[in-house]
Amino acid sequence: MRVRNIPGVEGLLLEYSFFVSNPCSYINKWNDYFNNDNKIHIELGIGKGKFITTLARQNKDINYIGIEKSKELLYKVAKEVEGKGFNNLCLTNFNGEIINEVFGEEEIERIYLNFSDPWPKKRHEKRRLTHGDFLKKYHAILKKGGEIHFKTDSLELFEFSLIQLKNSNYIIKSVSYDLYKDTVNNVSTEYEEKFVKQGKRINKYVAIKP
Ligand SMILES: C[S@@+](CC[C@H](N)C(=O)[O-])C[C@H]1O[C@@H](n2cnc3c(N)ncnc32)[C@H](O)[C@@H]1O
Repeated sequence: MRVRNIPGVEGLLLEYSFFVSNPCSYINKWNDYFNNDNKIHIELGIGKGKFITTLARQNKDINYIGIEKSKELLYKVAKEVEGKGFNNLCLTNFNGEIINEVFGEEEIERIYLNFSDPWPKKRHEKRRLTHGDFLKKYHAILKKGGEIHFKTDSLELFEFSLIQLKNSNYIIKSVSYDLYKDTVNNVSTEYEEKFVKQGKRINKYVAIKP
């Protein structure tokens, strides 16, 4: 997703109380951040944020952390979130590569990966957020029984991701090659809405850390 550079965006983000500028300092202390013992769900690559803000509105007893590597996109989401009175949502800016520096062992209950960049070239496959190297990182931060929920329109990425999953230490809970046929309860994302309008099928897996 291309977004125009916003001068001083870092400073603009700092104005928002729900923006966490120093995520590494909360490692093993995210429940203290939220001041409760509720489960923590994260989304890596929130884009324009519709998915995570919808879930945070629907599920007040779950803490949500929205992660996005683009400060510009995060600023757009922050403007939307401001004044909505969310106590269970924060936004933070880092590259998923360092996820193990931000979250401690077994700190997280669920990870959402929605329409992650497909990185179609073979030489870039390690950048795919569903690559085995990322799955290992997620494994460390997930609680036992914790889940990864992954959606994509890209069949190539989906099949690659399923192979990565089968070679990793997870149990596959569900697989759909046509989410809109198989499920009624689905919260959509901005990318998803675009792809569905184009008539594309949506793929989804749910994997469990045993
Ligand atoms: C294709 S967009 C999808 C956005 C949103 N999830 C949706 O479905 O509408 C992928 C998003 O993930 C973010 N992203 C990609 N790689 C990332 C990484 N390694 N760490 C954090 N965010 C990342 C991108 O900046 C972009 O906003």
